[in-house]
Formats: sequence, structure tokens, C-alpha cells
Amino acid sequence: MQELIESGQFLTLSRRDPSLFERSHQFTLANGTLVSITAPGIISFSVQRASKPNKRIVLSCGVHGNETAPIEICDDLVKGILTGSITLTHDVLFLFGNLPAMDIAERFVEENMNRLFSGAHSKGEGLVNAERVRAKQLEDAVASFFEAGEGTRYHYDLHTAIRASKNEKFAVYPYLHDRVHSKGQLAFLAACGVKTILLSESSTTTFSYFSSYQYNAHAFTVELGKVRPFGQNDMRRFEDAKQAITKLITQTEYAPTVDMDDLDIYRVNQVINRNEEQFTLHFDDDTPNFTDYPKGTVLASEPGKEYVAEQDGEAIVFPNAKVAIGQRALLTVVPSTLDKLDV
Ligand SMILES: O=C(O)CCC(=O)N[C@@H](CCC(=O)O)C(=O)O
Ligand SMILES: [Zn+2]
Repeated sequence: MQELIESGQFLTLSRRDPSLFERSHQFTLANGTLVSITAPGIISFSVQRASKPNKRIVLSCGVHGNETAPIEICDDLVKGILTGSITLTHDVLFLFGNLPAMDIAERFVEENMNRLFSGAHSKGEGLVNAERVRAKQLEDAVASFFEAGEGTRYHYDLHTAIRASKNEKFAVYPYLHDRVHSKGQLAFLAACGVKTILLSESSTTTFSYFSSYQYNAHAFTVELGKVRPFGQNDMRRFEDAKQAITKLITQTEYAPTVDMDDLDIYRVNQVINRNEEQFTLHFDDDTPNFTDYPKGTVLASEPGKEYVAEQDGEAIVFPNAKVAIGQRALLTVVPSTLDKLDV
């Protein structure tokens, strides 16, 4: 078993035979890194050396099962670490989120897992499904990992978007409450090719908000491109992201810089939920993310309610009329600036 894992088959085995990982496995690589597998798709690496690593990094992917490019990136990184071609400098936890949804090439099986964090998995009496159980398991894995050692905490939850986007790569910066946005993090994201940032202004039940709020982690939902089936991604489009992540986990001090003028900062202006069965978007299905509209344009409607652009230049992000009733069907964003930044 250890041999199979060390040959780089972790994700394949997790998907093909999850029962192999019903009990935990621990072993040490030739370079001394300790490998812990606590469940299918959950693997962490602890660097064993006298001077303790100063970053604890969570990389998650496949929280939506059909968002394959980030899964391929993380699978490659895990393979590289297990086979010794990548030597870590910091402790890293990899989470392959929704394995059953990957198998059916869908966003989710029963319920959108990225609405089930911060305890939402346990709300709604008697409601249990695989996604709820997994969301709790992922939360527990993040908690154990962050609490297992000192160091600044990071969580990049890697996704791809359903629609094409005018700004192909972008990240959601979860609502920070009283904390200050980090210029170093914006620089890291820019090094990944992510130069469009959406500032969320409210609490959510997403995975990145969970790590940000509960663990004061630098945490982001990172959208690296468009959803495509396994094997159909042009991996050249993800090379910058893969290189920057590799530097982050292998270099003691990786500190890229950024000129703020190179970034497009937006803030979320409206979070529009679907409240009724009949919910309609007033633009074409192939309208890309970040398409903007003049003030007063009707963007969506449902019986008794119209949702309009409140400002000139208000743009749509993540429109989806088919979400479950009560869930977010559309974000609108407006250009913004970041005046106060940490280094
Ligand atoms: O393209 C879409 O409509 C969805 C892409 C996606 O999965 N986005 C995340 C964003 C999470 C966040 O707001 O931080 C999601 O909807 O879960
Ligand atoms: Zn997603």
C-alpha cells in the first residue's frame, strides 16, 4: 500500500477504492517528510527539520467535482512530493474535496458542498448526505492541521468557473471583519496569474471563509479558469499558478511583489439569492462573468421582484438560475480600491 501511495497513486486510489483509507496511514519519505493520510482525498505532509517551517498551507480542490484543472494541479503536486521530485519547506495539507462528484463529473451529488461550511453541514434537522458528512470532515482536517503547529496559516481553495470570464482568473477575498487585506497575498495571487480580486463584504458558508474567519488564515476562493472535463484542460493556462504554488511550498521565503495598479479590485455590491421556483436571469447563458451594465438594467427577476444594476458599470459574477431555492444565484460587483493594506 505504502509503495502504491509513494508511486504517486494517492488520488487514483482515493477515488477507486476509498475503503483503503478508512483507517489512517502514516509513513516517512526518504527526505524525512512525514506523510499522514486520514481519509480518502485528505493527505498532509509535515517537514521534519530542526528549524520549524513558518507557513502552514492548505490547498483544496474539487470541492466542486467537475472543476478538474485544480484537481489535476494538486494531484501533480502530491505526486511530485510523494515521488521525491518536490521537496517541501513548509507543512502542507491537500484536500481533494468531493470525490463522488468527480466520478460523475458533476458540481455535486446532492448538495453544493461550498455552502456547507462553518457548521452549515449540521443545520436542517435530520438532513444528512455525503456532502454534509464530507464538509464536516474537511473542516476537521483543516482544524487539526492548523492547530498542529506554529506558523502563519494559508488556505487556497482552488476552483474553476462555470462560465467564461472577461477576467479569466480571479479570487474571492472572504469578508475579513476587522482584519486588514494583505498586499503580500495579492502579490502571491498576481504571481499565480490572478489579478482580479473580489472583496466579499459579508459572512458566507464557503470553505475559504471558514478558514479565514475560524483560523485567521490568509484564505481565498481562487478561480483559475473555466470548468472542463478531466483531460480537456489546456494546462499551459495554469502554469503560472502551478509554478507560484510550487515556490510557495518549497521556498523558505517566497515573497513576490505586485504593483497595485496591475490589479482589478472589485467589491461585491449585491448578493442575489433565488427565492422562488421561477427565477430568471435577464442575459444570455453564455454572457461571461464581469460583463457590466448601466444603472437600472434588470439583471434578474422572480415573481414579485426585479433585481437591477444599482450603479453604472455594475458587473455580474457567478450567475446561475438553477441553484437550490434560498441559495446565491448571482453576485454583482463594482470597481473598488484598497486603501488600507498589510504587507
Ligand atoms: O462559476 C460559478 O458559477 C461558480 C464557481 C464557484 O464554484 N465559485 C465558488 C465561489 C465561492 C466564494 O464565493 O468564495 C462557489 O460558488 O462556491
Ligand atoms: Zn467551484
